[in-house]
Amino acid sequence: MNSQATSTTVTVQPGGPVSGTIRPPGSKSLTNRALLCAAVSESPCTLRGALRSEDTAVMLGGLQQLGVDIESSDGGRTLAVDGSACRPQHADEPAELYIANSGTTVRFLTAWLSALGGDYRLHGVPRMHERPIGELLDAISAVLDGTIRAESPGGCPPVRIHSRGWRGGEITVRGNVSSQYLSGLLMAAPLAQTDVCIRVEGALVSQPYVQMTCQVLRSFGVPIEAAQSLQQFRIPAGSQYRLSQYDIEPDASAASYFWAAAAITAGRVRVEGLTADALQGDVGFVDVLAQMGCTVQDDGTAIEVTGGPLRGVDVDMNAISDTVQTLAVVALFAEGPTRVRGVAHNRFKETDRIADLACELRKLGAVVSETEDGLQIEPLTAAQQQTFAGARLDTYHDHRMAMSLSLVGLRLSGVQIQNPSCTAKTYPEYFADLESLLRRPHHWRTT
Ligand SMILES: O=C(O)C1=C[C@@H](OP(=O)(O)O)[C@@H](O)[C@H](O)C1
Ligand SMILES: C=C(OP(=O)(O)O)C(=O)O
Repeated sequence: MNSQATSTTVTVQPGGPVSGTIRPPGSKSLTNRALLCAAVSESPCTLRGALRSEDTAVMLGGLQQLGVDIESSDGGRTLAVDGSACRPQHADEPAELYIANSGTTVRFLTAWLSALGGDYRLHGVPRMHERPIGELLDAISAVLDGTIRAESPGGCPPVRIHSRGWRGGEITVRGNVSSQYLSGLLMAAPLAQTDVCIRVEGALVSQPYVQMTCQVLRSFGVPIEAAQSLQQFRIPAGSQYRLSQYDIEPDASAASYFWAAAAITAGRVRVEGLTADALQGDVGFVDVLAQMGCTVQDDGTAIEVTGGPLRGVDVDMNAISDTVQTLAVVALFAEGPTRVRGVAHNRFKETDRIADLACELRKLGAVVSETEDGLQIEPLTAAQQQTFAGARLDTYHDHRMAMSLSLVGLRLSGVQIQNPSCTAKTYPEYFADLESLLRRPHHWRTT
């Protein structure tokens, strides 16, 4: 499904402090890693708490095209994966895999399919064909028995793979644009004929996601060796994936919207199933809220955020870049400016999440300055908030733009969010869940 075509807007209306408890759906990142690992597990593996969304549907659909049997129950939250019939696809015409705008799916599947062997072409929506993947293809070429190339200018998908598998050996990869290249290589490496050693050249962004990859691999029994610096890895030849059940945490990036709702309304929101021990680095978003003046309580089963007077912060969000848009909305209602640094890689996501974010914040009246690797946001003054006359905000087919910007409506009347259904990428039920937390209807409008 392409969630880009719709003519609906949604408006969330202010209504005082937001208080309640919520459990967001399963983590996108864990679901897509676990699906891939389960597909090559020696015996069937059941995933519990999985996410059902566009990004996971394209991963799941790709695996099914290879013959992986996936039975879904409990509304898609339980997935019984049996990869025993999974076969490399060799034919005159390559197997066409549609990956929408899912970065995890295209980067993980590119590495994994090239290691499995076969003939494939991975293509997505127009924005996907502008998102870089060339450095991953260069890295794979070092161990590939076959050819791999990008079809769009600048080394972007579609990706064409013609492979007889990976020989194994030494791989060097760059990690300053996306950590997903490295995660993809790590998950593919057990399929190689000999040991695989991976070295990261230069800086590595989004490091918690690489730690997550290592933890998922270890849960599946793969004896990966990782240097503490996350610059060197070794995956021994003959490593087997083996696990019968894997439980997926709720999505921490999705949770950020509910914690932010508490922060900006002086409310209290408890997100169940996430604690500081979560595999997802984005739980660290609550530490930023604490720095801004919120009270954060972690009781070992949930994290609760209580909002209070907010102050601006200066923060490096390299490790938790998916929560930059959430923070930007909180910053509008703080005392003093907020500076976000270290997120140049946000320009390569569903949209340019620095320039386009700044553009939408300015439509609200905020003074925003953009830097190469982040932005500075001046909060809205009391006078600006009192005289606010409404705004119609674009979402750029970016689920996080829709989810974060909708929260402005909890404080200001008349904020229309265009194309809200783009949340389907990772959270189709977002507005319904927000509504249940608010215990009042938001307004849907067809324009
Ligand atoms: O590995 C993952 O699951 C992800 C890594 C991050 O991407 P980058 O490494 O490109 O920053 C993040 O933004 C994305 O939503 C999920
Ligand atoms: C950047 C994101 O996704 P991906 O890179 O997996 O498309 C995201 O979910 O915010």
